Amino acid sequence: MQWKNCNEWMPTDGFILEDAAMLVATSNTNKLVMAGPGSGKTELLAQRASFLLETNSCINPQKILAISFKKDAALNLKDRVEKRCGKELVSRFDSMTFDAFAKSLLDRFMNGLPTNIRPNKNYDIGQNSENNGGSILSFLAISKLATEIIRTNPMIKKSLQLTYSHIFLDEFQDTTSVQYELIKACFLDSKAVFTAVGDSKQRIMLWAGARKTVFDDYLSDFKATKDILLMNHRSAPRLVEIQKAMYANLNEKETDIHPSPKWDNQMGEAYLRFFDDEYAETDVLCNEIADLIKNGIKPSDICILVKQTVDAYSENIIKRLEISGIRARNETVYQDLLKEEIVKILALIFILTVPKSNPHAWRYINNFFCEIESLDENSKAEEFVRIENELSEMILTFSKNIDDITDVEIFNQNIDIILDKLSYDRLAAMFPEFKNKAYYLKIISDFKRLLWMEYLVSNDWKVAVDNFMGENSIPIMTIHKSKGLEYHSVFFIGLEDSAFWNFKNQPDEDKCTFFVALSRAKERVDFTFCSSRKTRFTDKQSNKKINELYEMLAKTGLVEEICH
Ligand SMILES: Nc1ncnc2c1ncn2[C@@H]1O[C@H](COP(=O)(O)OP(=O)(O)OP(=O)(O)O)[C@@H](O)[C@H]1O
Repeated sequence: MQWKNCNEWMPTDGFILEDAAMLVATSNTNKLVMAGPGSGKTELLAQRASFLLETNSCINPQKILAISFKKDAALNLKDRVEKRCGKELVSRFDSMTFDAFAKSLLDRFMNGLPTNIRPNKNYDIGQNSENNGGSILSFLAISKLATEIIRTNPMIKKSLQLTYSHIFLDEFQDTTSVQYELIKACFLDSKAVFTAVGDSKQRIMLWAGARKTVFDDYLSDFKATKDILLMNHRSAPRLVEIQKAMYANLNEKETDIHPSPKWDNQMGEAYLRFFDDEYAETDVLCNEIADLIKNGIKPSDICILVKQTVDAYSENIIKRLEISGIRARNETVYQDLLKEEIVKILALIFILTVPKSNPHAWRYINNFFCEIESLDENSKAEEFVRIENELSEMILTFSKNIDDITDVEIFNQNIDIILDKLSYDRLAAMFPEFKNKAYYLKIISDFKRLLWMEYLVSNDWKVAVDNFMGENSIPIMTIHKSKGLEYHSVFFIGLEDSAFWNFKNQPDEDKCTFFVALSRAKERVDFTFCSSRKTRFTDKQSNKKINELYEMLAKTGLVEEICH
Protein backbone atom coordinates (compact mmCIF):
# COMPACT_ATOMS: atom_id res chain seq x y z
CA MET A 1 0.00 0.00 0.00
CA GLN A 2 1.35 3.39 -1.02
CA TRP A 3 0.60 5.83 1.82
CA LYS A 4 -0.20 9.44 1.06
CA ASN A 5 1.96 12.20 2.49
CA CYS A 6 0.24 13.97 5.44
CA ASN A 7 1.10 17.41 4.12
CA GLU A 8 -0.29 16.68 0.69
CA TRP A 9 -3.51 14.97 1.80
CA MET A 10 -6.68 16.62 0.46
CA PRO A 11 -10.34 15.82 1.12
CA THR A 12 -11.82 13.49 -1.50
CA ASP A 13 -14.99 13.60 -3.61
CA GLY A 14 -14.84 17.35 -4.17
CA PHE A 15 -15.55 18.29 -0.55
CA ILE A 16 -13.87 21.44 0.67
CA LEU A 17 -13.29 21.67 4.40
CA GLU A 18 -13.25 25.04 6.12
CA ASP A 19 -9.93 25.76 7.87
CA ALA A 20 -11.08 24.64 11.33
CA ALA A 21 -12.47 21.40 9.89
CA MET A 22 -9.26 20.72 7.98
CA LEU A 23 -7.27 21.16 11.21
CA VAL A 24 -9.51 18.69 13.02
CA ALA A 25 -9.41 16.19 10.14
CA THR A 26 -5.62 16.09 10.25
CA SER A 27 -4.95 16.65 13.98
CA ASN A 28 -3.19 14.28 16.37
CA THR A 29 -4.70 15.51 19.63
CA ASN A 30 -8.05 15.01 21.33
CA LYS A 31 -10.73 17.28 19.92
CA LEU A 32 -14.27 18.32 20.65
CA VAL A 33 -15.97 19.75 17.59
CA MET A 34 -18.96 21.81 18.60
CA ALA A 35 -20.88 22.74 15.54
CA GLY A 36 -24.42 23.55 14.55
CA PRO A 37 -26.80 21.72 12.28
CA GLY A 38 -25.64 21.14 8.73
CA SER A 39 -22.05 22.03 9.55
CA GLY A 40 -20.86 18.69 8.20
CA LYS A 41 -19.92 17.00 11.47
CA THR A 42 -20.56 13.52 10.11
CA GLU A 43 -18.78 14.32 6.86
CA LEU A 44 -15.83 15.62 8.88
CA LEU A 45 -15.54 12.24 10.62
CA ALA A 46 -15.61 10.47 7.24
CA GLN A 47 -12.87 12.78 5.92
CA ARG A 48 -10.79 12.36 9.07
CA ALA A 49 -11.01 8.59 8.70
CA SER A 50 -9.75 8.94 5.11
CA PHE A 51 -6.86 11.08 6.31
CA LEU A 52 -5.86 8.68 9.09
CA LEU A 53 -6.09 5.59 6.91
CA GLU A 54 -4.68 6.98 3.66
CA THR A 55 -1.64 8.54 5.31
CA ASN A 56 -1.13 5.61 7.74
CA SER A 57 -1.42 8.06 10.65
CA CYS A 58 -3.60 5.32 12.11
CA ILE A 59 -0.70 2.90 11.84
CA ASN A 60 -1.46 -0.39 10.16
CA PRO A 61 -2.76 -2.77 11.61
CA GLN A 62 -4.29 -0.48 14.24
CA LYS A 63 -7.88 0.58 13.72
CA ILE A 64 -10.34 3.42 14.16
CA LEU A 65 -13.36 2.84 16.39
CA ALA A 66 -16.33 5.06 15.43
CA ILE A 67 -19.27 5.10 17.80
CA SER A 68 -22.70 6.41 16.79
CA PHE A 69 -26.12 6.27 18.39
CA LYS A 70 -28.23 4.86 15.65
CA LYS A 71 -27.56 1.81 13.54
CA ASP A 72 -28.27 3.65 10.31
CA ALA A 73 -25.85 6.45 11.29
CA ALA A 74 -23.10 3.88 11.96
CA LEU A 75 -23.71 2.18 8.61
CA ASN A 76 -23.93 5.47 6.77
CA LEU A 77 -20.58 6.60 8.18
CA LYS A 78 -18.90 3.32 7.23
CA ASP A 79 -20.36 3.56 3.74
CA ARG A 80 -19.03 7.10 3.31
CA VAL A 81 -15.54 6.04 4.44
CA GLU A 82 -15.54 3.11 2.05
CA LYS A 83 -16.51 5.41 -0.82
CA ARG A 84 -13.73 7.83 0.11
CA CYS A 85 -10.89 5.36 0.64
CA GLY A 86 -11.84 1.91 -0.63
CA LYS A 87 -12.54 -1.56 0.64
CA GLU A 88 -9.07 -2.43 1.88
CA LEU A 89 -8.65 0.57 4.15
CA VAL A 90 -12.25 0.57 5.40
CA SER A 91 -11.61 -2.85 6.92
CA ARG A 92 -9.71 -0.94 9.61
CA PHE A 93 -12.69 1.32 10.32
CA ASP A 94 -15.01 -0.25 12.91
CA SER A 95 -18.24 1.74 12.90
CA MET A 96 -20.86 0.66 15.43
CA THR A 97 -23.41 1.87 17.91
CA PHE A 98 -22.67 2.25 21.59
CA ASP A 99 -24.91 -0.73 22.28
CA ALA A 100 -23.13 -2.95 19.76
CA PHE A 101 -19.73 -1.93 21.14
CA ALA A 102 -20.74 -2.78 24.71
CA LYS A 103 -22.29 -6.04 23.61
CA SER A 104 -19.23 -7.11 21.64
CA LEU A 105 -17.09 -6.61 24.76
CA LEU A 106 -19.47 -8.57 26.93
CA ASP A 107 -19.81 -11.45 24.45
CA ARG A 108 -16.08 -11.79 23.89
CA PHE A 109 -14.91 -11.42 27.44
CA MET A 110 -17.82 -12.64 29.55
CA ASN A 111 -15.53 -15.05 31.38
CA GLY A 112 -13.66 -12.06 32.78
CA LEU A 113 -16.66 -11.39 35.07
CA PRO A 114 -16.95 -12.95 38.52
CA THR A 115 -19.48 -15.77 38.48
CA ASN A 116 -21.99 -13.97 40.69
CA ILE A 117 -22.62 -11.31 38.01
CA ARG A 118 -21.77 -13.32 34.88
CA PRO A 119 -24.88 -13.57 32.68
CA ASN A 120 -26.14 -16.68 31.01
CA LYS A 121 -24.10 -17.23 27.80
CA ASN A 122 -27.23 -17.30 25.64
CA TYR A 123 -28.85 -14.27 27.20
CA ASP A 124 -31.63 -12.43 25.38
CA ILE A 125 -31.87 -8.68 24.99
CA GLY A 126 -34.82 -7.02 26.65
CA GLN A 127 -35.86 -4.14 28.81
CA ASN A 128 -35.98 -5.85 32.16
CA SER A 129 -32.77 -7.35 33.44
CA GLU A 130 -33.95 -7.92 37.01
CA ASN A 131 -34.67 -11.26 38.66
CA ASN A 132 -34.25 -13.55 35.73
CA GLY A 133 -30.97 -15.23 36.49
CA GLY A 134 -29.11 -13.17 33.95
CA SER A 135 -30.96 -14.55 30.93
CA ILE A 136 -32.45 -11.23 29.80
CA LEU A 137 -30.22 -8.19 29.76
CA SER A 138 -31.00 -4.59 28.87
CA PHE A 139 -28.42 -2.57 26.94
CA LEU A 140 -27.94 -0.53 30.09
CA ALA A 141 -26.94 -3.67 32.00
CA ILE A 142 -24.77 -4.81 29.09
CA SER A 143 -22.85 -1.50 29.14
CA LYS A 144 -22.36 -1.74 32.89
CA LEU A 145 -21.08 -5.31 32.68
CA ALA A 146 -18.75 -4.37 29.82
CA THR A 147 -17.38 -1.52 31.94
CA GLU A 148 -16.84 -3.92 34.81
CA ILE A 149 -14.93 -6.33 32.54
CA ILE A 150 -12.58 -3.57 31.40
CA ARG A 151 -12.08 -2.19 34.91
CA THR A 152 -11.15 -5.54 36.40
CA ASN A 153 -9.16 -7.11 33.55
CA PRO A 154 -6.08 -5.06 32.64
CA MET A 155 -5.05 -7.46 29.87
CA ILE A 156 -8.37 -7.10 28.06
CA LYS A 157 -8.14 -3.35 28.40
CA LYS A 158 -4.59 -3.40 27.05
CA SER A 159 -5.56 -5.47 24.03
CA LEU A 160 -8.44 -3.07 23.25
CA GLN A 161 -6.06 -0.14 23.48
CA LEU A 162 -3.60 -1.87 21.15
CA THR A 163 -6.37 -2.48 18.63
CA TYR A 164 -7.71 1.07 18.45
CA SER A 165 -5.47 4.09 18.04
CA HIS A 166 -8.27 6.53 17.16
CA ILE A 167 -11.77 6.91 18.55
CA PHE A 168 -14.64 8.87 16.97
CA LEU A 169 -17.77 9.82 18.89
CA ASP A 170 -20.69 11.13 16.81
CA GLU A 171 -23.69 13.05 18.25
CA PHE A 172 -21.72 13.37 21.45
CA GLN A 173 -24.40 15.52 23.13
CA ASP A 174 -26.59 12.41 23.47
CA THR A 175 -24.05 10.33 25.43
CA THR A 176 -25.39 8.93 28.69
CA SER A 177 -23.34 8.62 31.87
CA VAL A 178 -23.16 4.85 31.57
CA GLN A 179 -21.82 5.13 28.01
CA TYR A 180 -19.35 7.82 28.98
CA GLU A 181 -18.04 5.67 31.86
CA LEU A 182 -17.55 2.76 29.46
CA ILE A 183 -15.48 4.89 27.09
CA LYS A 184 -13.45 6.21 30.02
CA ALA A 185 -12.86 2.72 31.39
CA CYS A 186 -11.62 1.56 27.99
CA PHE A 187 -9.45 4.44 26.85
CA LEU A 188 -8.93 7.22 29.41
CA ASP A 189 -5.26 6.52 30.10
CA SER A 190 -4.41 5.25 26.60
CA LYS A 191 -2.64 6.86 23.67
CA ALA A 192 -5.85 6.74 21.60
CA VAL A 193 -6.67 10.04 19.94
CA PHE A 194 -10.29 11.14 20.31
CA THR A 195 -12.51 13.12 17.98
CA ALA A 196 -15.94 13.90 19.43
CA VAL A 197 -18.50 15.89 17.45
CA GLY A 198 -21.76 17.28 18.74
CA ASP A 199 -24.15 20.17 19.06
CA SER A 200 -25.46 21.39 22.40
CA LYS A 201 -28.42 23.03 20.66
CA GLN A 202 -29.59 19.65 19.40
CA ARG A 203 -29.57 18.16 22.88
CA ILE A 204 -33.02 16.64 22.90
CA MET A 205 -32.28 13.29 24.52
CA LEU A 206 -32.09 14.44 28.13
CA TRP A 207 -35.28 12.47 28.78
CA ALA A 208 -33.40 9.39 27.59
CA GLY A 209 -30.62 9.98 30.07
CA ALA A 210 -28.11 12.10 28.12
CA ARG A 211 -25.44 13.41 30.49
CA LYS A 212 -25.84 17.17 30.83
CA THR A 213 -22.20 17.84 31.62
CA VAL A 214 -20.71 15.53 29.00
CA PHE A 215 -18.93 18.25 26.99
CA ASP A 216 -17.17 19.78 30.02
CA ASP A 217 -16.36 16.39 31.52
CA TYR A 218 -14.80 15.22 28.30
CA LEU A 219 -12.78 18.42 27.85
CA SER A 220 -11.24 18.02 31.27
CA ASP A 221 -10.97 14.19 31.48
CA PHE A 222 -9.42 13.79 28.04
CA LYS A 223 -7.65 17.16 27.97
CA ALA A 224 -9.35 17.84 24.67
CA THR A 225 -9.50 21.18 22.91
CA LYS A 226 -12.64 22.66 21.51
CA ASP A 227 -13.12 23.65 17.88
CA ILE A 228 -16.06 25.41 16.35
CA LEU A 229 -17.25 25.11 12.75
CA LEU A 230 -18.93 28.12 11.26
CA MET A 231 -20.17 27.01 7.86
CA ASN A 232 -23.72 25.74 7.47
CA HIS A 233 -23.64 23.54 4.36
CA ARG A 234 -27.32 22.64 4.51
CA SER A 235 -29.64 25.62 4.76
CA ALA A 236 -30.27 28.62 2.52
CA PRO A 237 -29.06 32.02 3.82
CA ARG A 238 -32.42 33.32 5.10
CA LEU A 239 -32.98 30.08 7.00
CA VAL A 240 -29.49 30.27 8.47
CA GLU A 241 -30.39 33.79 9.73
CA ILE A 242 -33.46 32.40 11.49
CA GLN A 243 -31.37 29.61 13.02
CA LYS A 244 -28.98 32.28 14.30
CA ALA A 245 -31.83 34.03 16.10
CA MET A 246 -32.44 30.72 17.82
CA TYR A 247 -28.76 30.45 18.79
CA ALA A 248 -29.06 33.79 20.55
CA ASN A 249 -32.23 32.62 22.27
CA LEU A 250 -30.37 29.56 23.58
CA ASN A 251 -27.53 31.78 24.81
CA GLU A 252 -25.08 30.45 22.27
CA LYS A 253 -22.46 32.81 21.03
CA GLU A 254 -21.75 31.35 17.60
CA THR A 255 -23.22 34.24 15.68
CA ASP A 256 -20.60 34.06 12.95
CA ILE A 257 -22.32 31.07 11.39
CA HIS A 258 -22.62 31.58 7.66
CA PRO A 259 -24.26 29.73 4.82
CA SER A 260 -22.32 27.99 2.08
CA PRO A 261 -21.34 30.35 -0.77
CA LYS A 262 -23.27 28.10 -3.18
CA TRP A 263 -26.48 29.97 -2.27
CA ASP A 264 -27.86 33.25 -3.55
CA ASN A 265 -28.28 35.53 -0.49
CA GLN A 266 -32.02 35.94 -1.02
CA MET A 267 -32.73 32.24 -0.89
CA GLY A 268 -34.69 30.52 1.86
CA GLU A 269 -38.41 30.86 2.65
CA ALA A 270 -40.16 30.68 6.00
CA TYR A 271 -43.90 30.95 6.76
CA LEU A 272 -46.01 31.01 9.87
CA ARG A 273 -49.58 30.09 8.92
CA PHE A 274 -52.65 30.67 11.10
CA PHE A 275 -55.88 28.73 10.52
CA ASP A 276 -59.29 28.50 12.12
CA ASP A 277 -59.31 24.74 11.97
CA GLU A 278 -57.58 21.62 10.65
CA TYR A 279 -59.71 21.49 7.50
CA ALA A 280 -58.47 24.87 6.34
CA GLU A 281 -54.94 23.85 7.29
CA THR A 282 -55.17 20.59 5.35
CA ASP A 283 -56.40 22.38 2.20
CA VAL A 284 -53.66 24.96 2.19
CA LEU A 285 -50.85 22.56 3.02
CA CYS A 286 -51.93 20.10 0.36
CA ASN A 287 -52.01 22.87 -2.26
CA GLU A 288 -48.58 24.13 -1.20
CA ILE A 289 -47.15 20.62 -1.33
CA ALA A 290 -48.74 19.92 -4.73
CA ASP A 291 -47.14 23.14 -6.05
CA LEU A 292 -43.73 22.10 -4.78
CA ILE A 293 -44.04 18.73 -6.49
CA LYS A 294 -45.21 20.40 -9.70
CA ASN A 295 -42.05 22.47 -9.53
CA GLY A 296 -39.92 19.36 -9.49
CA ILE A 297 -39.32 18.75 -5.78
CA LYS A 298 -39.38 15.03 -5.02
CA PRO A 299 -41.96 13.95 -2.42
CA SER A 300 -39.16 12.29 -0.43
CA ASP A 301 -37.44 15.68 -0.21
CA ILE A 302 -40.47 17.17 1.58
CA CYS A 303 -41.07 16.32 5.22
CA ILE A 304 -44.02 16.83 7.55
CA LEU A 305 -42.98 17.13 11.19
CA VAL A 306 -45.01 17.02 14.37
CA LYS A 307 -43.95 17.28 17.98
CA GLN A 308 -45.58 13.98 18.95
CA THR A 309 -48.38 11.54 17.98
CA VAL A 310 -47.96 11.51 14.22
CA ASP A 311 -51.35 9.95 13.46
CA ALA A 312 -53.36 12.53 15.38
CA TYR A 313 -51.90 15.38 13.35
CA SER A 314 -51.57 13.81 9.93
CA GLU A 315 -54.49 11.51 9.21
CA ASN A 316 -56.46 14.15 7.29
CA ILE A 317 -53.47 15.36 5.34
CA ILE A 318 -52.54 11.84 4.21
CA LYS A 319 -56.11 11.26 2.94
CA ARG A 320 -56.33 14.62 1.24
CA LEU A 321 -52.92 14.26 -0.45
CA GLU A 322 -53.91 10.83 -1.69
CA ILE A 323 -56.83 12.41 -3.55
CA SER A 324 -54.28 14.54 -5.41
CA GLY A 325 -52.22 11.44 -6.19
CA ILE A 326 -49.50 12.33 -3.66
CA ARG A 327 -48.29 9.68 -1.27
CA ALA A 328 -47.48 10.55 2.33
CA ARG A 329 -46.95 8.11 5.16
CA ASN A 330 -46.25 7.88 8.84
CA GLU A 331 -42.56 7.13 8.56
CA THR A 332 -42.16 5.83 12.12
CA VAL A 333 -42.78 2.16 11.40
CA TYR A 334 -40.78 2.28 8.15
CA GLN A 335 -37.88 4.14 9.75
CA ASP A 336 -37.46 1.49 12.40
CA LEU A 337 -37.72 -1.22 9.81
CA LEU A 338 -35.46 0.35 7.19
CA LYS A 339 -32.62 0.87 9.62
CA GLU A 340 -32.42 -2.91 9.99
CA GLU A 341 -29.63 -4.12 7.79
CA ILE A 342 -31.45 -7.32 6.88
CA VAL A 343 -34.44 -5.37 5.56
CA LYS A 344 -32.16 -3.25 3.42
CA ILE A 345 -30.45 -6.36 2.06
CA LEU A 346 -33.75 -8.07 1.20
CA ALA A 347 -35.02 -4.93 -0.52
CA LEU A 348 -31.77 -4.55 -2.48
CA ILE A 349 -32.00 -8.16 -3.67
CA PHE A 350 -35.37 -7.24 -5.21
CA ILE A 351 -33.82 -4.15 -6.79
CA LEU A 352 -31.08 -6.26 -8.39
CA THR A 353 -33.61 -8.51 -10.09
CA VAL A 354 -34.65 -5.61 -12.27
CA PRO A 355 -32.55 -5.79 -15.42
CA LYS A 356 -30.67 -2.55 -14.98
CA SER A 357 -27.26 -2.66 -13.40
CA ASN A 358 -27.04 -1.14 -9.95
CA PRO A 359 -23.39 -1.27 -8.87
CA HIS A 360 -24.08 0.33 -5.51
CA ALA A 361 -26.68 -2.28 -4.53
CA TRP A 362 -24.46 -5.07 -5.82
CA ARG A 363 -21.43 -3.82 -3.85
CA TYR A 364 -23.52 -3.43 -0.73
CA ILE A 365 -24.97 -6.95 -0.84
CA ASN A 366 -21.65 -8.48 -1.78
CA ASN A 367 -19.99 -6.83 1.24
CA PHE A 368 -22.77 -8.08 3.44
CA PHE A 369 -22.36 -11.67 2.26
CA CYS A 370 -18.60 -11.46 2.81
CA GLU A 371 -19.20 -10.16 6.30
CA ILE A 372 -21.73 -12.79 7.20
CA GLU A 373 -19.28 -15.46 6.08
CA SER A 374 -16.64 -13.77 8.26
CA LEU A 375 -14.31 -12.97 5.37
CA ASP A 376 -11.80 -10.25 6.06
CA GLU A 377 -8.53 -8.90 4.71
CA ASN A 378 -6.77 -12.17 5.64
CA SER A 379 -9.17 -14.41 3.70
CA LYS A 380 -8.12 -16.02 0.44
CA ALA A 381 -9.13 -14.50 -2.92
CA GLU A 382 -10.95 -17.69 -3.94
CA GLU A 383 -13.27 -17.29 -0.95
CA PHE A 384 -14.35 -13.89 -2.23
CA VAL A 385 -14.82 -15.30 -5.74
CA ARG A 386 -16.92 -18.17 -4.37
CA ILE A 387 -19.23 -15.72 -2.57
CA GLU A 388 -19.59 -13.57 -5.65
CA ASN A 389 -20.50 -16.61 -7.75
CA GLU A 390 -23.04 -17.83 -5.22
CA LEU A 391 -24.58 -14.42 -5.00
CA SER A 392 -24.80 -14.05 -8.81
CA GLU A 393 -26.51 -17.40 -9.01
CA MET A 394 -28.97 -16.53 -6.29
CA ILE A 395 -29.89 -13.23 -7.91
CA LEU A 396 -30.20 -14.90 -11.31
CA THR A 397 -32.56 -17.57 -10.00
CA PHE A 398 -34.54 -14.95 -8.14
CA SER A 399 -34.77 -12.74 -11.27
CA LYS A 400 -36.07 -15.69 -13.34
CA ASN A 401 -38.79 -16.31 -10.78
CA ILE A 402 -39.73 -12.73 -10.12
CA ASP A 403 -42.62 -12.63 -12.60
CA ASP A 404 -44.16 -15.64 -10.89
CA ILE A 405 -44.22 -13.96 -7.50
CA THR A 406 -47.81 -12.85 -7.75
CA ASP A 407 -49.19 -14.67 -4.78
CA VAL A 408 -48.48 -13.95 -1.15
CA GLU A 409 -47.58 -17.57 -0.38
CA ILE A 410 -44.96 -17.70 -3.12
CA PHE A 411 -43.68 -14.30 -2.07
CA ASN A 412 -43.20 -15.44 1.53
CA GLN A 413 -41.54 -18.66 0.40
CA ASN A 414 -39.03 -16.73 -1.72
CA ILE A 415 -38.09 -14.48 1.17
CA ASP A 416 -37.68 -17.52 3.40
CA ILE A 417 -35.34 -19.15 0.88
CA ILE A 418 -33.05 -16.12 1.03
CA LEU A 419 -33.23 -16.03 4.82
CA ASP A 420 -32.46 -19.75 5.07
CA LYS A 421 -29.42 -19.20 2.92
CA LEU A 422 -28.23 -16.43 5.22
CA SER A 423 -29.15 -18.57 8.26
CA TYR A 424 -30.75 -17.24 11.39
CA ASP A 425 -27.79 -18.23 13.55
CA ARG A 426 -25.36 -16.23 11.48
CA LEU A 427 -27.72 -13.24 11.38
CA ALA A 428 -28.11 -13.39 15.15
CA ALA A 429 -24.36 -13.52 15.56
CA MET A 430 -23.95 -10.48 13.33
CA PHE A 431 -26.85 -8.45 14.74
CA PRO A 432 -27.04 -8.83 18.52
CA GLU A 433 -30.66 -7.70 18.77
CA PHE A 434 -31.75 -10.67 16.62
CA LYS A 435 -30.75 -13.00 19.43
CA ASN A 436 -34.19 -12.03 20.63
CA LYS A 437 -35.96 -14.27 18.11
CA ALA A 438 -39.37 -12.70 18.62
CA TYR A 439 -37.89 -9.36 17.56
CA TYR A 440 -36.24 -10.92 14.50
CA LEU A 441 -39.50 -12.60 13.46
CA LYS A 442 -41.41 -9.35 13.89
CA ILE A 443 -38.96 -7.49 11.64
CA ILE A 444 -39.26 -10.15 8.95
CA SER A 445 -43.03 -10.33 9.16
CA ASP A 446 -43.37 -6.51 9.03
CA PHE A 447 -41.10 -6.48 6.01
CA LYS A 448 -43.13 -9.14 4.22
CA ARG A 449 -46.44 -7.50 5.08
CA LEU A 450 -45.49 -3.98 4.03
CA LEU A 451 -43.66 -4.92 0.84
CA TRP A 452 -46.50 -7.20 -0.21
CA MET A 453 -48.97 -4.37 0.42
CA GLU A 454 -46.95 -2.17 -1.92
CA TYR A 455 -46.91 -4.87 -4.56
CA LEU A 456 -50.69 -5.18 -4.40
CA VAL A 457 -50.98 -1.45 -5.11
CA SER A 458 -48.47 -1.29 -7.98
CA ASN A 459 -48.25 -4.81 -9.43
CA ASP A 460 -44.65 -4.04 -10.23
CA TRP A 461 -41.80 -5.17 -7.99
CA LYS A 462 -39.49 -2.28 -8.87
CA VAL A 463 -42.18 0.27 -8.01
CA ALA A 464 -43.19 -1.71 -4.92
CA VAL A 465 -39.64 -1.75 -3.56
CA ASP A 466 -39.11 1.94 -4.34
CA ASN A 467 -42.37 2.78 -2.59
CA PHE A 468 -41.50 0.59 0.36
CA MET A 469 -38.14 2.37 0.66
CA GLY A 470 -40.02 5.69 0.70
CA GLU A 471 -38.66 6.96 -2.65
CA ASN A 472 -42.05 8.28 -3.73
CA SER A 473 -43.70 9.45 -0.57
CA ILE A 474 -43.61 12.34 1.85
CA PRO A 475 -42.34 11.14 5.22
CA ILE A 476 -44.28 12.24 8.30
CA MET A 477 -42.47 11.91 11.60
CA THR A 478 -41.80 13.38 15.01
CA ILE A 479 -38.98 15.86 15.46
CA HIS A 480 -37.03 13.29 17.47
CA LYS A 481 -37.07 10.93 14.53
CA SER A 482 -35.85 13.64 12.19
CA LYS A 483 -32.49 14.07 13.90
CA GLY A 484 -29.63 13.97 11.43
CA LEU A 485 -31.95 14.16 8.38
CA GLU A 486 -32.47 16.96 5.85
CA TYR A 487 -35.18 17.95 3.36
CA HIS A 488 -35.80 20.62 0.73
CA SER A 489 -38.97 21.70 2.56
CA VAL A 490 -40.21 21.08 6.06
CA PHE A 491 -43.82 21.56 7.20
CA PHE A 492 -44.11 21.67 10.96
CA ILE A 493 -47.73 21.11 11.97
CA GLY A 494 -49.09 22.43 15.24
CA LEU A 495 -46.82 25.05 16.73
CA GLU A 496 -49.18 25.11 19.68
CA ASP A 497 -49.07 25.05 23.48
CA SER A 498 -50.61 21.60 23.64
CA ALA A 499 -47.77 20.14 21.56
CA PHE A 500 -45.21 21.76 23.85
CA TRP A 501 -47.22 20.95 26.96
CA ASN A 502 -44.19 20.80 29.25
CA PHE A 503 -42.55 23.99 27.97
CA LYS A 504 -42.74 25.71 31.33
CA ASN A 505 -40.71 22.98 33.02
CA GLN A 506 -38.24 22.23 30.26
CA PRO A 507 -37.96 25.34 28.09
CA ASP A 508 -34.42 24.61 26.94
CA GLU A 509 -35.09 21.06 25.85
CA ASP A 510 -38.26 22.14 24.04
CA LYS A 511 -36.47 25.03 22.36
CA CYS A 512 -33.75 22.61 21.21
CA THR A 513 -36.47 20.35 19.83
CA PHE A 514 -37.96 23.29 17.92
CA PHE A 515 -34.46 24.12 16.69
CA VAL A 516 -33.95 20.59 15.35
CA ALA A 517 -37.20 20.94 13.35
CA LEU A 518 -36.21 24.33 11.99
CA SER A 519 -32.73 23.18 11.00
CA ARG A 520 -33.80 20.13 8.93
CA ALA A 521 -34.88 22.43 6.06
CA LYS A 522 -32.61 23.24 3.16
CA GLU A 523 -34.79 25.83 1.40
CA ARG A 524 -38.15 26.24 3.01
CA VAL A 525 -39.92 25.83 6.32
CA ASP A 526 -43.62 26.34 7.18
CA PHE A 527 -45.07 26.38 10.69
CA THR A 528 -48.80 26.08 11.31
CA PHE A 529 -51.19 27.08 14.07
CA CYS A 530 -54.88 26.11 14.23
CA SER A 531 -57.27 27.84 16.66
CA SER A 532 -59.28 24.67 16.72
CA ARG A 533 -57.63 21.27 16.57
CA LYS A 534 -58.63 18.07 18.30
CA THR A 535 -55.69 16.79 20.36
CA ARG A 536 -55.30 14.59 23.40
CA PHE A 537 -55.69 17.55 25.74
CA THR A 538 -58.09 20.00 24.17
CA ASP A 539 -59.97 21.12 21.05
CA LYS A 540 -59.07 24.79 21.42
CA GLN A 541 -55.47 25.68 20.79
CA SER A 542 -53.41 28.55 22.15
CA ASN A 543 -49.86 29.75 21.71
CA LYS A 544 -49.37 31.91 24.80
CA LYS A 545 -47.11 29.51 26.66
CA ILE A 546 -44.72 29.18 23.75
CA ASN A 547 -45.03 32.81 22.77
CA GLU A 548 -41.28 33.12 23.10
CA LEU A 549 -40.89 31.03 19.95
CA TYR A 550 -43.37 33.20 18.05
CA GLU A 551 -41.60 36.38 19.16
CA MET A 552 -38.27 34.98 18.14
CA LEU A 553 -39.54 34.11 14.66
CA ALA A 554 -41.23 37.52 14.28
CA LYS A 555 -38.13 39.40 15.37
CA THR A 556 -36.07 38.00 12.51
CA GLY A 557 -38.30 39.83 10.03
CA LEU A 558 -37.74 36.85 7.72
CA VAL A 559 -40.83 34.80 8.51
CA GLU A 560 -43.96 35.68 6.57
CA GLU A 561 -47.05 35.46 8.78
CA ILE A 562 -50.22 34.51 6.90
CA CYS A 563 -53.74 34.37 8.35
CA HIS A 564 -55.72 32.03 6.13
N1 LIG B 1 -17.36 20.16 3.38
C1 LIG B 1 -18.55 20.09 2.81
N2 LIG B 1 -18.76 20.63 1.59
C2 LIG B 1 -19.98 20.57 0.99
N3 LIG B 1 -21.07 19.97 1.54
C3 LIG B 1 -20.93 19.42 2.74
C4 LIG B 1 -19.67 19.45 3.45
N4 LIG B 1 -19.84 18.82 4.64
C5 LIG B 1 -21.13 18.42 4.66
N5 LIG B 1 -21.78 18.77 3.54
C6 LIG B 1 -23.20 18.51 3.23
O1 LIG B 1 -23.97 19.28 4.17
C7 LIG B 1 -25.08 18.53 4.66
C8 LIG B 1 -24.99 18.38 6.17
O2 LIG B 1 -23.87 17.56 6.51
P1 LIG B 1 -23.89 16.58 7.76
O3 LIG B 1 -25.12 15.76 7.73
O4 LIG B 1 -22.56 15.92 7.84
O5 LIG B 1 -24.05 17.69 8.91
P2 LIG B 1 -24.20 17.55 10.46
O6 LIG B 1 -23.31 18.59 11.05
O7 LIG B 1 -23.93 16.13 10.89
O8 LIG B 1 -25.71 17.98 10.64
P3 LIG B 1 -26.82 17.76 11.81
O9 LIG B 1 -26.15 18.01 13.12
O10 LIG B 1 -27.86 18.77 11.51
O11 LIG B 1 -27.34 16.38 11.63
C9 LIG B 1 -25.04 17.20 3.92
O12 LIG B 1 -25.89 17.31 2.79
C10 LIG B 1 -23.58 17.07 3.50
O13 LIG B 1 -23.42 16.28 2.33
